[in-house]
Parts: sequence; structure tokens; C-alpha cells
Amino acid sequence: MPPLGSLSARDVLDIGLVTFLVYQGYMLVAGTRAVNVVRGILVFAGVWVAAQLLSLTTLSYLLGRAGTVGLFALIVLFQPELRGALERVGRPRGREASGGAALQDLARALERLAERKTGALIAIERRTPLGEYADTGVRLDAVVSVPFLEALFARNAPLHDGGVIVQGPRVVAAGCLFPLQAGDGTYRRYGTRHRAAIGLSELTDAVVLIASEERGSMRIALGGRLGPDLNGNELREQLRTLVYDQPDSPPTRRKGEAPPEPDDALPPERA
Ligand SMILES: Nc1ncnc2c1ncn2[C@@H]1O[C@H](COP(=O)(O)OP(=O)(O)OP(=O)(O)O)[C@@H](O)[C@H]1O
Repeated sequence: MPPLGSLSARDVLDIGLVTFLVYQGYMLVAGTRAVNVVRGILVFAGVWVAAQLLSLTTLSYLLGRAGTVGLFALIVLFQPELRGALERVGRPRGREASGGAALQDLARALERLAERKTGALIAIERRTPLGEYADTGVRLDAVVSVPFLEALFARNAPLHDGGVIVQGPRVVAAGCLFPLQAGDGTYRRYGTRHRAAIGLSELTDAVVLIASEERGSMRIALGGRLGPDLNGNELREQLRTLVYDQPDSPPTRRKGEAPPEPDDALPPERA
């Protein structure tokens, strides 16, 4: 390794690129079940390096062998996550991915559904892949449009039960089962549609829209919190800020982890 003083521009570029790649790699798996495995691998690698440095021959031999076999096992086990991560590499981000027109249609559809007191639950994917939740329903690949969303949630429609998942300008699944928010008291008075929205927003950075069948209201769940009732303009405004402008997503967390600190992304719930 060259002494620090002799670092060339090429070395700095090299280090910068490796740092960027490691960070991007982490962001690809953040929020999937693979993230805990990545942490496990880092611990494993740390022990292996320590064993090498301390010349613990048997331990480093065993860990080296286990690492080779483990790598293949991981590729097989996490094939869906790897596929999702690679899909995300090729997918356009931000404004193009979200599609301003699609957000307008989403807002309009939710408004019409709420006006008619038709219950609806729509999760908009941001950074955390929602593939594992899409797999619980029926996979679709359709352009977001007002009539299509109305048809999906129409009473007696085959896929009206459960949630819809939207990825950029496309509806990718319907009839999906979202994780129910654990009944810790805060949201106990809400029914399962609202608690499913809060539950999903707790575990991922998705923006989850709810049209209430009972109250004819529209709300957003984000970061494990339920926002206030919104009118059409407020909904459009929130969607533009949260999805179209793509602010830094709140951190994702796994079941059982501490709830997030309240943030200013959602206005507080009105009493
Ligand atoms: N885990 C879940 N994932 C996705 N959708 C769910 C889930 N649980 C319930 N739902 C949806 O919510 C509907 C039941 O809503 P329920 O009336 O219990 O909730 P709510 O929060 O009171 O909503 P609303 O205000 O619309 O009545 C179900 O028919 C189903 O479509």
C-alpha cells in the first residue's frame, strides 16, 4: 500500500468508486430481508479476517470453506431479492419513475372512490421494493388510470379485497395482503384497512393511500404513522412532495424494532 502522502488522483478515484459501489449495493438491499443477511456476512467476514491476521489456521480454513459454499446458498435463497435489486438498477428513478400524470390519476381515483365510499388501499413504492407483498396478491402490469383503479376496487370486483401496489406509472399487483400494524394501542380504534396501511408503511418507505369505506375520507400512511383526512388538493400536494419530488425516504425497519421518531413528512393527525 502506498504511503498516504503518495496517494495519486487515480487512487482517490478508485477509493471513491468502491465507496460508491458499496453504498449503492447497501441501498439496493436496504429494507429487504436480505439486509440482515448482509450484516451477518460482514460479521462473518470480520471474524475471518481476524482469524487470518492471528494465523488461526484451522478456523480461517473452515470459515473460508463455509464462505464459498455459503455464497452459492445465498444466491439460491435470495434469488427474488437479487432479481428485484437488479430490476431497480435498470429502472429510471425519481420524476420519470413516479410519473406526474400517474400521481394525478392516483389522486383523482382515490377522490372518486372516497366520494362513493368505496374502500381502497394503494401502496406507492419508493426505495424499498414491495415485491414480497406483491407476491401475496395477483401480479398485474397495467398503466395507472382512474377507470382502472375504480374498476379494481369496485364492490364485488374479484380483486377489490386487499391492497394495490403501484410502481412508478404502473399498477403491478392487486388483492395484496399487507402486514397489519401491531395493536400497540395507538391505532387500535382503526379497522384492518387502516392498520394494514400503517403496518406496511412501518416496515417499508412506501406511501400508502387509504380511501375509507365507512367515512368516505382519504388519508396517507407513512413511516408507521397515519396522516389526517385530506381533501383532493392536499392529497395531490402531499403526493407531489412525497413521491414526485422523492425526498430522502424515512428509514425502513423490521418487525419488532423501535417505532420511528415522529417526523415532519406527514402533518399530525387532527383530533
Ligand atoms: N392485511 C390486509 N392487507 C390488505 N388489505 C386488507 C388487510 N386487512 C384488511 N384489508 C382490507 O380492508 C377491508 C376491511 O376493512 P375494515 O372495514 O376492517 O377497515 P377500516 O380500516 O375500518 O376501513 P374502512 O374505513 O374503509 O371501513 C378488507 O375487506 C380488505 O379489503
